[in-house]
Amino acid sequence: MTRPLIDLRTTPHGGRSLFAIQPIARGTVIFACEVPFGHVIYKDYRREVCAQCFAYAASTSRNIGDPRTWSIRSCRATAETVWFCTDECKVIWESGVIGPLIADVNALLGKGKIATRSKSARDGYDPILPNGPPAQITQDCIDQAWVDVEDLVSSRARLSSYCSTMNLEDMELEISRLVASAIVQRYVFDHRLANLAVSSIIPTSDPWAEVLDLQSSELSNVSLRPYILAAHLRVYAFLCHSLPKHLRLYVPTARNILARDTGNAFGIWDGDSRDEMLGWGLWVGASYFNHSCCPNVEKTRVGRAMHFTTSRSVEIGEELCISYIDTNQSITQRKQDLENSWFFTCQCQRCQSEEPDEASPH
Ligand SMILES: C[S@@+](CC[C@H](N)C(=O)[O-])C[C@H]1O[C@@H](n2cnc3c(N)ncnc32)[C@H](O)[C@@H]1O
Repeated sequence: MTRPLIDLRTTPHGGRSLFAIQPIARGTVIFACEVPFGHVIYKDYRREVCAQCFAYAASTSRNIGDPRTWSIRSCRATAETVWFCTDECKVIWESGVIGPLIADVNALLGKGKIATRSKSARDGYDPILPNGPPAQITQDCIDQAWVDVEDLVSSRARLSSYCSTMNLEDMELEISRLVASAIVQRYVFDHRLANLAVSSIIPTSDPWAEVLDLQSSELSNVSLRPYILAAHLRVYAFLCHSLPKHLRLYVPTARNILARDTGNAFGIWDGDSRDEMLGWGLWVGASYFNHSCCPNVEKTRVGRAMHFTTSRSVEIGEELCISYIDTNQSITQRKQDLENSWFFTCQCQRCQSEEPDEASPH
C-alpha cells in the first residue's frame, strides 16, 4: 500500500488546510475528486457542453471549421434535452442514475420558471423580504428571514400563490439547478440507487456529511451582498414549489448548500486557459485546498474530475495551496479580488512579504 502524501490540519491563519506529509516531486497528482456533488452548466452553453464530460464544442482548442454545438442528444418526454460530444459519453450518461434524474428535475424547474416569468412582479416588490434586506446584517436576522420563509412554504396554497407572482431571475434559476442537482445526489445516495464515487480527504462514507463539513460563508456573503439573502430565499421557495414530492423532503438542506456554494465551488472552465466559464460545481473533497498567491499546486479539470498536481517539488510539512484568483495581478488587486469574491484577507507568504502598492485612483 502506498503511503498517503497529504494530510488535513488546522492552520493559525486560514482554517483547515492540506499539508505534505512526505517530500513530493513536481508533477505528482496528489488528489483527484472524480465527480461534482452538484453542478450547473449555464443556459447559454447547454447545447455546447457535453452533459457527461463537460467538453466544450466551441472551444478555441478545436478547429474553427468544427460545428460549434453538439448534435448527439438525449431527449425524453419527461426530461430536459441534453447534448453529448460522442456516442460513448451518451451511453455512459444514459446508463447512470444521476444524470437522467437531474435532467428530469431540470425539466420541472424550466417549466416553473416560464410560469413565474409571465406573471413577474412589475415594481420589484417581493413579499419574501417585504422590507428589503436588513440594514444591519447579523446571523440572527438571517436566521429570522429563514424562519419567515419556512412559514410561507409550510402552506401549499400560500406557496403556490407566491410562486405564481415571484420574479425569479435567470441567475437564481441557475442556482436552483445547482441545488437541485445536489439534492438528487443526496436522494440517490440515501436510497442506494448508485455508488457515488466521491473521493474525499476526510474519510467518511457519506458524501452529504462531507458537504456539511465544508466552511459556510453565509454571513460573510450576505453581509457583503445583502441582496443575496432574498435571492436564496426565493430559490428555496421555488424549489419547495417545483421539486417532485420524493425530493421535497430534502429541500430544507438547500440552505446548507447555498451557504457552502460560494466559497467552495469551482468554476467549470473551457480548458486551462480559462477562456470561458461554462458553469460551476461543488467538488466537495477538493474544497480543503487553501489559496496562495504563490501556489505549489495546480488544479486541472479532466472531464468531470478535478485533479490536483504539484507545480514544483514540495518539502515535508509544506502547506499545499492552489490559487483562487489571477496571481499575476498587483497585491492591491489580489487583495480586492479575494475579499470581494472569497471574503478573506490573504495571509499567504507572498502577501505577507510584499509591500502594498499604490491604490489605483478612483
Ligand atoms: C475553500 S475554503 C478552504 C478550506 C478552509 N480553510 C476550511 O477550513 O474549510 C476557503 C477558505 O479558507 C480560508 N483561506 C483559504 N486561503 C487562505 C489564505 N491564503 N489566507 C487566509 N485564509 C485563507 C478562508 O477562510 C477561505 O474562505
